[in-house]
Amino acid sequence: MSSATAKAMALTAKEDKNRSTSPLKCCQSSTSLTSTSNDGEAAICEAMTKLVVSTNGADLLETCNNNYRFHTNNLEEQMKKHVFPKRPPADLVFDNISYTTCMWSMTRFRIESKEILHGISGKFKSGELSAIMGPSGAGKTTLLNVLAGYITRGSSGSVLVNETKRDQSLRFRKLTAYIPQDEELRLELTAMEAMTVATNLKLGYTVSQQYKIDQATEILEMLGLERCHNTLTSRLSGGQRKRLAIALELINNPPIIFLDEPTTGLDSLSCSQCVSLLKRLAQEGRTIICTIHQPSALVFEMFDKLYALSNGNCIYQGPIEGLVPHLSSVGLDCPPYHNPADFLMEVAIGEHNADLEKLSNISNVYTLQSLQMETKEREVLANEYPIIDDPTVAVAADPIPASVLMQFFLLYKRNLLCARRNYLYLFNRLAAHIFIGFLFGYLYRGVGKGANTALANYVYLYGSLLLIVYTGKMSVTLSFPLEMKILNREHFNRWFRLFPYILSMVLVEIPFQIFCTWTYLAISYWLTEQPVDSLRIHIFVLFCTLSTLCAQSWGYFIGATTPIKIAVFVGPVLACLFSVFGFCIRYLDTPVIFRWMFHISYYRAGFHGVVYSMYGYNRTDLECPEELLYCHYKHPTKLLREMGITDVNIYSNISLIVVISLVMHSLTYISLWLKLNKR
Ligand SMILES: Nc1ncnc2c1ncn2[C@@H]1O[C@H](COP(=O)(O)OP(=O)(O)OP(=O)(O)O)[C@@H](O)[C@H]1O
Repeated sequence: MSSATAKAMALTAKEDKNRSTSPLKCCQSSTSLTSTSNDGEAAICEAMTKLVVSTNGADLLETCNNNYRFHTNNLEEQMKKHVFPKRPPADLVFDNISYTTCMWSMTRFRIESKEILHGISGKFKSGELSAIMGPSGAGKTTLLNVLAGYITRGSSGSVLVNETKRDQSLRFRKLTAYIPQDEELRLELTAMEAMTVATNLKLGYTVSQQYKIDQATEILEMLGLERCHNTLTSRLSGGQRKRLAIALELINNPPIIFLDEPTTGLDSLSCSQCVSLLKRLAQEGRTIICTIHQPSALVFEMFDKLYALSNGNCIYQGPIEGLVPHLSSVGLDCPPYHNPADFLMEVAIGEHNADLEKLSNISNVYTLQSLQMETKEREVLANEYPIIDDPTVAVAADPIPASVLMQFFLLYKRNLLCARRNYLYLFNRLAAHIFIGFLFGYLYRGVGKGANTALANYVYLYGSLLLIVYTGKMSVTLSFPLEMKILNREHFNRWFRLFPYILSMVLVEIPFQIFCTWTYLAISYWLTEQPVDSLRIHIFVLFCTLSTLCAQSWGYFIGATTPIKIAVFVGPVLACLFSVFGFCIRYLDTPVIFRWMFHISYYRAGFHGVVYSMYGYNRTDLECPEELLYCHYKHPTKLLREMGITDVNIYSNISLIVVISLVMHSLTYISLWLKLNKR
């Protein structure tokens, strides 16, 4: 064990002993409450019972108390069963943190900057459950994001982890887990499946499968989700989903956990359960920091430390039990039977004639003094208790995650499972291809063989290619916008690298799109009576398949780079635009300044390949009905000549489509990488 670790542990132990009085003095008038949270709870319940008894609500409240105690005790018992390997404690100190955003002002037509956090400092210690509180818009989420490293652009100041400056390196990211407010989870997986994938990804294959199963089972049990193993995430309640989101991040046992509003949307019981779970995790030596909105007095008391914000300034930081006396010392007395958390909110928005500037200045002085005191205390401790490495204290090493190849297999399996559970979507896609195959086949029936229907066949070929280009592109355009929140969380919490993620996604989608395309082609090709010639069929299918996959690569790129509202129309607009060149307009008729589009249009390359496969390669004369005296396109080369498709180089067309597909996939990767890494 390193000396810094041992010092930090010694300091934490000392601080634990000093944990003090209940924050709810104001609720109790002059009655003083004892120090621990359980005693505090008992006292609150007692006080509330007295209050409600006087209004004839005793029975109701007693039942409520018993329910609450039953559930929280149950949860605590479950948690006590599971003990994580000990990780070194990690204290977080931040100094002079400012955050400024730049936005385009629609009214002033210029970029305007806005400072959201104004040089705030503080400390969050291991073993403590800390709350960042403040009114809406005070900057809670922003502070949490800056501390977690979730946003870095626009922020200044320093964040130290165990006295070492935190950067974006993996070394520091390994210490933290971040759970955003909208705990986006994969709804198609059951709780246990989600845990299994996360366990395999995070713990890799250096530990036994049995260990991972035990770990996943125990964490679920610890979080009160043992009955939800086989429940689909989509069917979990809000509170259960929050707990599952926490469970997923507990697998690699990070010493610092950031949670953005973990109690939002929960009823009071789930809220208490969630906070008591966090408390217990903190008591095991972790640093738990969460933003929270107006907690009940009961929940508020469970926190160890409070960091209160108002308009991006800190107005109080310190133990929860110190809040009321502190406010009282500046003339802000919390009324009897008033929730101190509510009182703090009122103060933070300037009610009770609160002087926020004064509070902020006092807090700054306090922060400075407490940091100085701690440095001294640390020095004294180091002299009093010389640091000796204790071999009996096992400090768990960082788990070794799955290799990139294994990440790919695990993600591929997960995507396949999700796709299988989403069978209605897949069925609809396939059904649409079958339906349109029959519709087009019926509308253009028999056009493939006749000389008099060559133009109709030309339109059928164009329409078919346009259809599979559209379906290929649009089926994936929304995949990233809808996935982005989950991807952000999982990637930020180091579940996997980006490359295996994208590869697994693309390789699940490609076979299905090919299957849909071939189904459509088989039906419509047969009904339109195209030539039954193996070479032609192979080239025709090859160009159609390459075109739909190239469109898919465009779809991924558009989805990864544009907001959802723009993505849904950019895809079709681009498909239409590129389809014009080669079908509606010939190369020679195209204005010179637009001819480059001819060369880069994968649609043009695909379409020319498809038409050539039908009418090129020395196809014999087309059938001309006896009743007609003249068939203009009896010789297939005539159609090719008139459409400007005579000198088609199949290989260069194939190369163009393949190169464009690879370029678009690479651009998708780069843009996603930038989004995920340059925050
Ligand atoms: N990227 C951004 N661009 C512009 N303004 C921003 C941006 N991010 C945050 N803000 C502004 O900063 C302020 C603080 O936002 P933040 O989300 O941190 O508040 P909060 O205290 O978490 O609020 P809530 O409790 O309502 O979630 C808000 O006024 C918000 O509009």
